[in-house]
Amino acid sequence: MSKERVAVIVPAAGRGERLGPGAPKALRELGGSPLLVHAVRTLVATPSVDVVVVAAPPGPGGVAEVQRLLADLPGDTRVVAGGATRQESVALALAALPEDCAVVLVHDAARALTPVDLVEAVIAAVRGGAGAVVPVLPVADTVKAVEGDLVTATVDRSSLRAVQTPQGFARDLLAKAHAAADPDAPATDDAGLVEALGVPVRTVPGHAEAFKITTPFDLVLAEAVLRRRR
Ligand SMILES: Nc1ccn([C@@H]2O[C@H](COP(=O)(O)OP(=O)(O)OP(=O)(O)O)[C@@H](O)[C@H]2O)c(=O)n1
Ligand SMILES: C[C@](O)(CO)[C@H](O)COP(=O)(O)O
Repeated sequence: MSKERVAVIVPAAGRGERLGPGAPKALRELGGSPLLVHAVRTLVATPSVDVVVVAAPPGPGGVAEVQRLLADLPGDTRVVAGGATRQESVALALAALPEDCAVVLVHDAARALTPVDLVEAVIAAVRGGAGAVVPVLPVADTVKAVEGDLVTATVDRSSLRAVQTPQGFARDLLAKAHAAADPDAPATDDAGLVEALGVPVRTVPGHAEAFKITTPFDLVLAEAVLRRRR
């Protein structure tokens, strides 16, 4: 593949239960802007990205609120209503992509501080011929299997990787993977759906700052990363 147009889907419809009570996570503030705005700002500043499609929190006002938040950003940004699971949110955005985008990335709004270089690296790997690409990091801790409060085994972590987003795909492959997916047993990531088809998924090195803001501590960490950047 060489210069196909690139769309990025940003699922942003999650509630953020692990972050605690409040607005949907993508709309919570980090350094004065919602997490989603940080994430989309990076995407529209990525030279190889042509279109961004956000899956907004479902329910009254979700789409309009996200459209308002993104109105001042440059580039082609579009908004659809998200679904009950991440997989459903991605599928709804996939159905709304412009016809002419042959490369599709799927990126979490919750990975608000992901650097442009990582987005470009994923796009380059897909354009270079990989059907599916995930950024990965080695697992830093020793990993144990447990039953209740008892350790049953120490897992060999040499072949384990923690997986980030954006994940990149040839559009036809991602569409096929979603068409084959079971909505009642949703996958936690899109590459998982491609794996289920038996198609290889390639890895590229991830980035520490592409971490997912999941818990209140992650938000503290994100504030620190942002302060250092500014
Ligand atoms: N129904 C859903 C659930 C999740 N997401 C999005 O998927 C990304 C990764 O999900 P996660 O970080 O787990 O977010 P939440 O589901 O919001 O978190 P929690 O499980 O703590 O509620 C987030 O950007 C989230 O908004 C989505 O678009 N639609
Ligand atoms: C897509 C993802 O961010 C890759 O690490 C992750 O799988 C989302 O999972 P979660 O269970 O919704 O946090």
